[in-house]
Amino acid sequence: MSRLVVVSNRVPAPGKGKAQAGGLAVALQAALAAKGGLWMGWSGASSGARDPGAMTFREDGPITYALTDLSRKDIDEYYAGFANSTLWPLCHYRLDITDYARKDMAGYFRVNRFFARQLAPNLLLDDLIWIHDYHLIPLAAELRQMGVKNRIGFFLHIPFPPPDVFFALPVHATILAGLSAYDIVGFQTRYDADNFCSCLEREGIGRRVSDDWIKTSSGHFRVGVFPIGIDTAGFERAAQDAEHNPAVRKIARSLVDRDVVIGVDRLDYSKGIPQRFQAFDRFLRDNPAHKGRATLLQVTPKSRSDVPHYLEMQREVAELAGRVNGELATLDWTPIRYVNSSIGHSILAGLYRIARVGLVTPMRDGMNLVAKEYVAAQRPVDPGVLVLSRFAGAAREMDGAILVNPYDTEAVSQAIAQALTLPLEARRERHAAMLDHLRRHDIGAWCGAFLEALREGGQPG
Ligand SMILES: O=P(O)(O)OC[C@H]1O[C@H](O[C@H]2O[C@H](CO)[C@@H](O)[C@H](O)[C@H]2O)[C@H](O)[C@@H](O)[C@@H]1O
Ligand SMILES: O=c1ccn([C@@H]2O[C@H](COP(=O)(O)OP(=O)(O)O)[C@@H](O)[C@H]2O)c(=O)[nH]1
Repeated sequence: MSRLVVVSNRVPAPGKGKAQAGGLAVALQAALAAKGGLWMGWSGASSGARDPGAMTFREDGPITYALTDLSRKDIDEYYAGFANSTLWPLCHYRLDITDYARKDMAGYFRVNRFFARQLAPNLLLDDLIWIHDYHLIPLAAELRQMGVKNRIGFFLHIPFPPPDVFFALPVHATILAGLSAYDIVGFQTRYDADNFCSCLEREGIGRRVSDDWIKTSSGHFRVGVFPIGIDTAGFERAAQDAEHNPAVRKIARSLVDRDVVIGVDRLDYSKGIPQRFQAFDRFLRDNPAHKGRATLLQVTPKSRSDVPHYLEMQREVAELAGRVNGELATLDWTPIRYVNSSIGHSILAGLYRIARVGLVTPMRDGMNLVAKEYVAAQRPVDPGVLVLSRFAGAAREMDGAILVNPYDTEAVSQAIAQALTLPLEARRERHAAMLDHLRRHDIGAWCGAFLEALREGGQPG
């Protein structure tokens, strides 16, 4: 059987368990733990002004980690710059804050070339190569130029916007050509795949010859929809175990008699945290019976603090939580408990379980694993209710959720009220359908479906 080689910008520190914020690392950790293989990526560390140097290898169970540092300049231009100040806002439909600098774009291509040079000598002839996310789009083209003939797949974890948004990127054609160098390109939803195909067609780079095949001037490649899942069984178990976890019990005691509404997100403007606080504020004002009873527990680890918009957000969100609490709190009740630290899954699962509502309201999100984790963590006999943004990829699958438009403060406020008063039978019915889906479409199924498509290839229809 061929070896699996996964490449992603973000790689969790080997041996540190699952206390990570960020769905990609959580999901790939679960996928690779089952299949084993080589996982290459950035160590998360800076080599300072020096060149990054050679990769270091570390074995941890079935996974071999191949990690590389990046120089300060690389991190600024490739990660904070082109990846997270250009591609991320662009793909989350935020043209108003999409910055573009040629220097960053050059840094992005330079780091991709560097990754290719590091990876190529470590490849075996029949390795299956699976590259992840917007940081590494040009990697296949770089590897091909170096003579690598292996099958190479790509999965985009974030949304792919429609042509009129994507074409605002000055180098959009180069990025599209980069994606066309893969054997298969996977997306979270059919909408994302369709947007990508429309971009190719409008730019004259490729023509869709069937639902999932694209013809370009140099051949064919495949496009597929592979909605990412979670380790459903693992999460169900973690949530059951958490009932006996002293740390979770202590938090539960501190919330006794409160109706907990939970939000869990990296501190990212795409997650709609200020809009959520406004909706919760509105809910409390419009539903005075819930004052003194409902508490929003918002777990929000800081993220990408090197990027100016993220720093600004840290202040904005903290101020907003302070304002709502200042205006509404009483001596024995705080409406919003806002926590900036990252919480490990064993405790997080317990927090989901004590929450009567999972409030997941991103303005735009590739998938949103938190929505799925919340559902998996519920007690089937007395489950909580998921309130979910229609703009999260997860909304295409979680049909037992109350779907909301996060731009509509009143609608979100009403959805919270509806969720908190939904009768038991309706809650059970909604939850059972979603849990069944999550069990059938877990992380193993996602990984298996993508790798089968990558391995098999197939023929253009
Ligand atoms: O690596 P960071 O810069 O710290 O950011 C964390 C990850 O954020 C994004 O996650 C996406 O992938 C999830 C799993 O498929 C998906 O559910 C979510 O909607 C996406 O936003 C990003 O795409 C990853 O590359 C980052 O590692
Ligand atoms: O304190 C935290 C906050 C988040 N997460 C995890 O980070 C991931 C977030 O993934 P999601 O797809 O929701 O969003 P992303 O951050 O990848 O955009 C989920 O697995 C969460 O359980 C975590 O482990 N601890």
